[in-house]
Amino acid sequence: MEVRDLSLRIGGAQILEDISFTVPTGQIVGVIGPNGAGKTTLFNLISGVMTPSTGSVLLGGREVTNRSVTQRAVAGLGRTFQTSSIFPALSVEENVRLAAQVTEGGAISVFTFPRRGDRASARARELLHEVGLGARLAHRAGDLPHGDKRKLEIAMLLATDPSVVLLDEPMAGVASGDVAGLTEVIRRLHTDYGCTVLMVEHHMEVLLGLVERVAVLHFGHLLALDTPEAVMADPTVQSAYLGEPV
Ligand SMILES: Nc1ncnc2c1ncn2[C@@H]1O[C@H](COP(=O)(O)OP(=O)(O)OP(=O)(O)O)[C@@H](O)[C@H]1O
Repeated sequence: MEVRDLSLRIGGAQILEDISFTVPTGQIVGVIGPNGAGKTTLFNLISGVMTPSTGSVLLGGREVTNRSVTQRAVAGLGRTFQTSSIFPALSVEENVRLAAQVTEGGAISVFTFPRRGDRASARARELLHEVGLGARLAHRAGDLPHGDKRKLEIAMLLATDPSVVLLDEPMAGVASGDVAGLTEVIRRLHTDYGCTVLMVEHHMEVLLGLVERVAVLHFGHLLALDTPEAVMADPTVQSAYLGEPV
């Protein structure tokens, strides 16, 4: 996944300016920056929710800048959002089955009853076991604790067979007791499923333990892109992101 000279101007405001970086296939890269730095906007540009003023987005070496969200999803891009995107009234299994139906190429319908043998249901159950929700298949999704909702979203994402995954603050609102389990699920996106991962995360301990490199955004600029150790030791990052040298 690559972005080249990506800029977004809205009215008189320069939201992002000349952002260029590459996430090599199979790598996991974090994005940090103070509130309002442009992290979610960057994800919106990469996923096609917003169109850049200038610059380009490439997936697997192919330019997708003018492609729709759906076309990018078909090209292998998956995304989770800061706020939950599950169907709360449906069961855990039904949520993943709907996502799997997209990949299986069949009609997407909550009105078809899951049958033991159908491929989308089998895939849903398999993925839910993988993310540790195997015992909660019949639970109403809206009743799950926050950490389990995030795991459910990751199972839904995996059901679409993504090659590049954008995770927007996966630890937001997750109880401290659930952080380790969810961290492991994210690690496996990368190690077991070979996904290329770009993740925004404010929980620094989690982020620095997971990622190979960190991109630092500050007022719409890319301030640094380096290993977690180098980024944390960078005085410019310290003063910009943490307020003062530590
Ligand atoms: N559609 C829009 N119109 C005008 N300004 C916008 C728009 N979208 C975002 N912004 C502004 O762009 C800046 C970057 O916002 P963005 O949500 O990307 O930041 P962020 O780094 O994700 O912040 P947070 O950590 O709080 O989620 C902010 O100043 C925001 O107010």
